[in-house]
Amino acid sequence: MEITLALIKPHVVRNTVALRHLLDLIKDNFQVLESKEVHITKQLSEKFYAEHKGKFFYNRLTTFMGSGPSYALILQSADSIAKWRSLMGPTKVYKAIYSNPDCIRALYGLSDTRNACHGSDSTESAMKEISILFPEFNMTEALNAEDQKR
Ligand SMILES: Nc1ncnc2c1ncn2[C@@H]1O[C@H](COP(=O)(O)OP(=O)(O)OP(=O)(O)O)[C@@H](O)[C@H]1O
Repeated sequence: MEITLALIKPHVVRNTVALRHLLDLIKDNFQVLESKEVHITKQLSEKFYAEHKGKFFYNRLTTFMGSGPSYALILQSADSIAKWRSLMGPTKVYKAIYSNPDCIRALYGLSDTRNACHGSDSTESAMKEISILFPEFNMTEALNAEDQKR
């Protein structure tokens, strides 16, 4: 089993029908260990997206993320990182619509920045991102609980 961080971006959280659809999809595919609405302030967003500092879209991205509440989830399943990224589809929305019209970004993405959702791209990123958005989450305890089930 693997843990990942999923984030539903502000314009989708404002769309209650879309949000309900995504939460149902998530529950069908993952065990949800934690979830909460979280306002990713510009300051928090600069920490979360630190690796993109200096890129042309950085200011646009951090401002957009601060525009309203997001919805963050810690998900667990076999291959959760690849599975959630596959459900999201390509980062770029035009590519998502063209190559994978049923994916989340094709359905709810508005632009390359407002691309509906985020997912960790590795275990290291998941640990880092979870510690930023869920500082109270006890990763060691979650992993030990998983070990004991084996
Ligand atoms: N060319 C771009 N133009 C505008 N925004 C972009 C562009 N590339 C990335 N972004 C924004 O920055 C975020 C992080 O970019 P990254 O390259 O890490 O994408 P990703 O790993 O596919 O997506 P995510 O990290 O959100 O899962 C993207 O989700 C998107 O909102």
